[in-house]
Amino acid sequence: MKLAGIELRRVRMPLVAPFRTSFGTQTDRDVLLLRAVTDEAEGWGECVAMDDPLYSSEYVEAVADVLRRFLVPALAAHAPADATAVAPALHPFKGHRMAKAALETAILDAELRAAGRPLSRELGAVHDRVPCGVSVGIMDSRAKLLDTVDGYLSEGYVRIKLKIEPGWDLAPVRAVRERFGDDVLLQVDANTAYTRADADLLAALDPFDLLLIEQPLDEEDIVGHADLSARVRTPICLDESITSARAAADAIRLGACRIVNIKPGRVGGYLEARRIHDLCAAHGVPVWCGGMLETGLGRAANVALAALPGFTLPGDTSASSRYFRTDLTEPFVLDEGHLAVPTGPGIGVDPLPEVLAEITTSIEWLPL
Ligand SMILES: O=C(O)CCC(=O)N[C@@H](C(=O)O)c1ccccc1
Repeated sequence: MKLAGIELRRVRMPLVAPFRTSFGTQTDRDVLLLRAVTDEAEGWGECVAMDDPLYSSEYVEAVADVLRRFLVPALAAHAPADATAVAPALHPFKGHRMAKAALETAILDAELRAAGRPLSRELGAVHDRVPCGVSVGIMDSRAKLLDTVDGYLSEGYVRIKLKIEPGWDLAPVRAVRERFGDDVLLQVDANTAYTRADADLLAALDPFDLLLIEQPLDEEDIVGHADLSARVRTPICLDESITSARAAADAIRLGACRIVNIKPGRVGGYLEARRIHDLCAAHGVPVWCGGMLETGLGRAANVALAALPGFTLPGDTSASSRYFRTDLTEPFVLDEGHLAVPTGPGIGVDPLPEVLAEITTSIEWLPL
């Protein structure tokens, strides 16, 4: 397969409602899409970087810059024969995992479309549908929170994740438990908002029988998470800290986490995501697929990944309507709390041309 070039396409999609986390509130998504053009097929990669470096150090403008100046020229020099050669070609450049992930994914999608192979089969999926959780932002009131959770449970979501931060943690968790009972699968996500001094506060969540507490401490504080794991009964799950299979191995060995949230964009792509899945399975560590408010393109690939055997916890693979009134692809629709794994070649979905044209804000062609 010969790569002719990469199209960088920025699209802007409004969210159906503001989404508030411990690091800010989002009202729309400014997404960078990559389209890999080869002599045999084209492929799509969605970059999960946000507008600003608040979830991680990457942000959309920086991704476009590093692709334009370093990563795409490196591919021109190395002429990777297939997607497995992309990461080695990009290895000299430090970090920028979200940029690398989008590039590898676009090339992997093109390769698989040319071969007529679904991404799910390529990765080792064993399910044809996956159970779906939903992420609930920080709200202005407990009443609004309970109405929102009620709506999602009515839609069929099988697991609720509450965003928390200091001042919005015990009370919303208690309110959800009191209103919906102990059987609802419930977890919380702090996005690094707490410190080691908050151990007793986080331990106060133990009576609520949560599935996990996600990323309570700073992404670099692995030892802090290990100390916390010894004081808090609820399993600690890491997200921002797990940037690679090596990072996962170290965190598990140090006892910093008992569960891992795998996000392909955070770790450099779906091939590294599979390596993390395999490593966690070898250690008996459950994994689930995180989300970054992806359009249907990234959502399709995440659902394929979530169908691997080690993904034993519902992920943030919600329906398109959780975030978008109109998705970029045919919408993902919840069916009895599950999403069907795409069966077409590659990621198995395509942008709807009229939607893509409408939401595109810029196009840039990077020839090889
Ligand atoms: O369902 C989704 O796609 C979003 C799930 C979610 O809560 N993502 C969080 C996270 O920290 O995991 C996030 C939100 C906004 C930006 C980055 C990350």
